[in-house]
Amino acid sequence: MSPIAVSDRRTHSIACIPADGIGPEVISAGVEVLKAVAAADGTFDMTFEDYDWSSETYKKTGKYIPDGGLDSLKKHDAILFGAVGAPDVPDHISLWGLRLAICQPFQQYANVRPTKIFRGTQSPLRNATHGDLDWVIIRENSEGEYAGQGGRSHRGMPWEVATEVSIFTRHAVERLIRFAFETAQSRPRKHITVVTKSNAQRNGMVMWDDVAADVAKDFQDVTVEKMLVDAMTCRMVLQPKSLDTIVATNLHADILSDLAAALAGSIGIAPTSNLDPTRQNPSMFEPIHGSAFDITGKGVANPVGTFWTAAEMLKWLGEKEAAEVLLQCTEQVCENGIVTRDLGGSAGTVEVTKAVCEQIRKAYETKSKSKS
Ligand SMILES: NC(=O)c1ccc[n+]([C@@H]2O[C@H](COP(=O)([O-])OP(=O)(O)OC[C@H]3O[C@@H](n4cnc5c(N)ncnc54)[C@H](O)[C@@H]3O)[C@@H](O)[C@H]2O)c1
Ligand SMILES: O=C(O)[C@H](O)[C@@H](O)C(=O)O
Ligand SMILES: [K+]
Ligand SMILES: [Mn+2]
Repeated sequence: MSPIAVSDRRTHSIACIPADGIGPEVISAGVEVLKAVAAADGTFDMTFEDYDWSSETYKKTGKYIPDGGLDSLKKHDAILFGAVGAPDVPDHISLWGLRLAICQPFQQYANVRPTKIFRGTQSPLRNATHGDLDWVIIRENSEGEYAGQGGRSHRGMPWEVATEVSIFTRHAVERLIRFAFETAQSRPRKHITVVTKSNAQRNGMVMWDDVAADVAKDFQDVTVEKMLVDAMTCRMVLQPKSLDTIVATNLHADILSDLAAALAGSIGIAPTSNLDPTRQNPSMFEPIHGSAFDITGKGVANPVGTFWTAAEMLKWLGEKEAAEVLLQCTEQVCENGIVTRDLGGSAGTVEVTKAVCEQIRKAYETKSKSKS
C-alpha cells in the first residue's frame, strides 16, 4: 500500500504493560513487529505508552496499579499485556493485583483463545499436522470460578475451613455464550461445542446448558454439541479435527486453552484477547502463557504468541489487512525453521523477531509491486 499523508492516517494508542518474567522480553518483541507492520503498511500509526506496573512495583509501593491507574488506561485504544507473576509474590496476589484488576472492572468478559498448528511446526499428536487442529476457545472472563467469593476461617487450625464459591449469573453467561455463537457463525464450519460439568455441578453448570440451548435458537445455522469437560480433554487429544469453536467457563477454558496450545506445539505460540465487546473500555491483549521464571532473561522466550496476539489486537482495531500480514509472516518464519527451542529450534527471541520484521517488509514490497 502506498503511504498516505501523515495527517490522514489512523492512529491507535496502545498501553503496554510488560510486567513480569518474560513479559518484558516478549512485549518489546511485539512492539518491534507492530512498528514494522505500521511502517510498512503506511496507512496508520501506532503510539505506545509503557506502564511499569509489575511485581517489582508492587514490592516497592504495595500496589500493582497506582491510584487512578485504570483512568489512565481508559485513554488508550487497547492494552498490550505481557504476564504477571513473580517467585517472591504469592500468585493469587499478583494475578488479582494486576491481570484480574484490569479484566474485571473493564468488563472484558470475552476471552478469545485461537489455536492452530502453524506450517513448519509439529504437534505432539502423532497424526495431527497443519490444518488438523484449528480451534477458537471462548473463555468466560468476568465471573464463575474467578468471582473472588470465598474466605478462610480458623487459619492453620486442624478445623480450618475455606470456600471458593463459583458465581454464575444468567446475564454474564448469556452475553458470553451469545458472543461464542457469533464467533462460531463467523467461521467456515459454523460449529460450536459447549463445555460444562453439568453432571456433578448441578446448579450453575445446568444453567449454562439451559442458556446455551436458549441462545442456540437464534443461531439455526450453527451446529451445537455439548461435552463434559473431562471427556473434552480426550476429544481434544484424540479427535482434534472434530472441533472448531469451544465455549467454557473461566476455569475450564483456562485449562483447556493451555492444553490446546500444547497440542498445537507449544504454549509459546498461542494468543489471548480479553475483549469488552461493547467497546466501552479498552480491550487487553496478551500471550496465553505466564511469566515463565524458568527461562526469564535467557533470550529464549518464544515471541510468536505475542505476535499472534498483536495481530488479534490489530484486527480488533480495524486493521484487518495488517493483522493478516503479521500473522502470515509469523507463520512463514516458523515454516522457514526460525523457531525457538520450545518448538524444537535454536533461534532466540531476537532472531525470530528480526526474521518476522524482515518478512513483513518483504510482504509489503510484494503487495505494492503487485498493485503497481
Ligand atoms: N496471564 C498471565 O499473566 C499469567 C498466565 C499464566 C500464569 N501466570 C503466572 O506466571 C507464573 C508462572 O506460571 P506457570 O509456570 O504456571 O506458567 P507459564 O506459562 O509461565 O510457564 C509454563 C511453562 O511454559 C514455558 N513457557 C511459557 N511461555 C513460554 C514462551 N513464550 N516460550 C517458551 N516457553 C514458554 C515456561 O518456561 C514453563 O516451562 C505464575 O506466577 C502464574 O501465576 C500469569
Ligand atoms: O488463571 C490464571 O492464572 C490466569 O487466568 C492465567 O492462567 C491466564 O491464562 O491468563
Ligand atoms: K499472559
Ligand atoms: Mn492460563
